[in-house]
Amino acid sequence: MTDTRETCLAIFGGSGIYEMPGLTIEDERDVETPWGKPSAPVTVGRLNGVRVLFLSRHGKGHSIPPSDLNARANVAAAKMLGATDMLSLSACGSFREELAPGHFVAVDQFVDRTKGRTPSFFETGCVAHVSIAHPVCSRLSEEAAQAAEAAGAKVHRGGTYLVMEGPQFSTKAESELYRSWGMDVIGMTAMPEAKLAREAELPYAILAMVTDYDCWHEDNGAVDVASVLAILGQNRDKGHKTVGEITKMIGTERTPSPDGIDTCLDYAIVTAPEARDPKAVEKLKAIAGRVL
Ligand SMILES: CSC[C@H]1O[C@H](OP(=O)(O)O)[C@H](O)[C@@H]1O
Ligand SMILES: Nc1ncnc2[nH]cnc12
Repeated sequence: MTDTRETCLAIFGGSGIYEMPGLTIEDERDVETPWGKPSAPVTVGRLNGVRVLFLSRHGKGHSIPPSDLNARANVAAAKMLGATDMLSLSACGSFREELAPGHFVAVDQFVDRTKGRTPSFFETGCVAHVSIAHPVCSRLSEEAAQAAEAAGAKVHRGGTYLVMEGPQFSTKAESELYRSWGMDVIGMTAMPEAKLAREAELPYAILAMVTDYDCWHEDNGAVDVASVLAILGQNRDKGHKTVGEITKMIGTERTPSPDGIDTCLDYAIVTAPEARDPKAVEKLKAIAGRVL
């Protein structure tokens, strides 16, 4: 028996990606999750026949800074609305000459340097440890890379995204340090989002759209918001087209991620059933109902 269900692709639009043109909108859902409200109402619709959920990560008018994003509510809202997969479109700085502004990077690793964000749905009363050794879904990431190419973008496959706390950009010393560590790109939002997507058994991929060389590059000044938004303005269309292309590619009939992400909670919860706090379990049903 083949295990198929209908595809439902959640798109988290970051800086500069505040809407999804071409989407046949069916609903705007004001979702209340056990962790509060997501950044904005979620747009529910179809693109090329595929069910798509769109969330503007920073909310209406880009009013929520990275440190205040309620990533748990954002990911939970997607899960509660039936997402099967999740793709982030994010702006990022580059640590390599060849990852030039305007290029897209299909990131496959992260170094999490955020501070004070809540990184898990699981907490006292129901503890779980999922693996994030391979934090992105290999299939979705490759599909996203191919879709971005079809949309006309120059795409680099693989790369490590350093997630900083922000909201200030890095000092030159930090930028040099991250380069010496072999980091490829930098941003402020992919964590804990990617960790939470894994806990919700949602295959996650991210296309990081390079907007700047942070502040290490001799021939370029230090990054500022104006330059980020200018590059995003030139590449926004490619981001939008990428989503159209990926919906054509993935189609409506979905099989589970080849990486086992759809069932990663099978052996992750360590709290004995009799020791679980019923209140914690009740909340967790929103994202882990399959195993609770
Ligand atoms: C507006 S520049 C800094 C801002 O842009 C990126 O956001 P997102 O990942 O949502 O596109 C970066 O992480 C910062 O939050
Ligand atoms: N250089 C940079 N650092 C952090 N976040 C970014 N988003 C876009 N460019 C960035």
